[in-house]
Amino acid sequence: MKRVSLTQHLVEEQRLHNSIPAELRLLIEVVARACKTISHSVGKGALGDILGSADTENIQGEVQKKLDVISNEILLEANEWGGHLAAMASEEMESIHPIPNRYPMGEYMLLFDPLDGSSNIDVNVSIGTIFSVLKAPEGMGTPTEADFMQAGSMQVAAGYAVYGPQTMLVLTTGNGVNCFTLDREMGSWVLTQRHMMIPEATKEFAINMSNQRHWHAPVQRYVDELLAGSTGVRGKDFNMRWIASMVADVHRILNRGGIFMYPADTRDTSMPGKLRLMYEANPMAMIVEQAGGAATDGRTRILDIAPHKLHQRVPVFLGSKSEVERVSSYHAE
Ligand SMILES: O=P(O)(O)OC[C@H]1O[C@](O)(COP(=O)(O)O)[C@@H](O)[C@@H]1O
Ligand SMILES: [Mg+2]
Ligand SMILES: [Mg+2]
Repeated sequence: MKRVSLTQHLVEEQRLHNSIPAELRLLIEVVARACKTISHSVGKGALGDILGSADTENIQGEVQKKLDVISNEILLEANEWGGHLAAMASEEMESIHPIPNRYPMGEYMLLFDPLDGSSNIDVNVSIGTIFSVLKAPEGMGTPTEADFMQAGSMQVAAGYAVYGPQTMLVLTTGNGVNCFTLDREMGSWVLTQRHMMIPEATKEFAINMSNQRHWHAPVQRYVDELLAGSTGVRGKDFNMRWIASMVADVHRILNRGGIFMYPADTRDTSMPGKLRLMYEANPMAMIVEQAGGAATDGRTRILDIAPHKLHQRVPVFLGSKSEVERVSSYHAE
């Protein structure tokens, strides 16, 4: 097999689709390099003093793990110097991070969930990094949070790295989804899957069942029908998987189909769901749609949601199109 590196692939995509200017390519390469550094830290585990709590809280009131903080710093440092950026925003930081002393101002804005699946860090289960790239608005002055308030459909690139048995980078710039595997000996990203497409036929669903008693009626109905299997209206049995790292659950769905759900529930109406629109739902929705799947909040296409704040949360239903359409139709009834 001819080895195609990340850089070669991006240059080729620019030639074919004219969708990756050199500045965007460099930005993606810097993010990929930062993910490589995070992957090295993850691989060290206890030997690298990366496990356990940092004894601090992020803006969402969640206790930060050491690796949440380390990954955030790695991404900030790499992109402050390397990318063509005007500003960054992170799940782990209260407010945006404008790039200091940059003239002319960079033309992109980067958002990230530096470490996704934090509860899995200390138990050696797959975790990841999720990122999203927006264009800086024309004529932007000093970057503000308002500049980031763009719908997901405005993303020019989105991706995630998954730190599992293999480290992989899954990327879209709007012309399909491609997957790169980190060659740990050579330190390079090698293209290993072109044009990933989510299989339509599925018998798998992913949801945290421990929240069942709190769900709203449409989700209760949809999951009840899945659980009834061949004895119910679906006429076939379904299997369940829940890794509790969105990157790992989405990666499985990209490869073998299925639906991922993190619904809103009856507990706290000020907190619609757990996942964050800007750092988790939007980039994953772009990837899933580019792979032929669908992503909604139950009523609205995720990529059409107009954000009103940086750390906004949304319910998420994504994966194989017909399943997402079915659960969305139950919300409409
Ligand atoms: O622990 P729960 O409620 O099952 O939630 C799991 C979900 O939370 C997340 O870990 C949230 O991401 P963070 O680790 O970035 O906060 C998702 O990756 C995952 O799907
Ligand atoms: Mg996350
Ligand atoms: Mg996180």
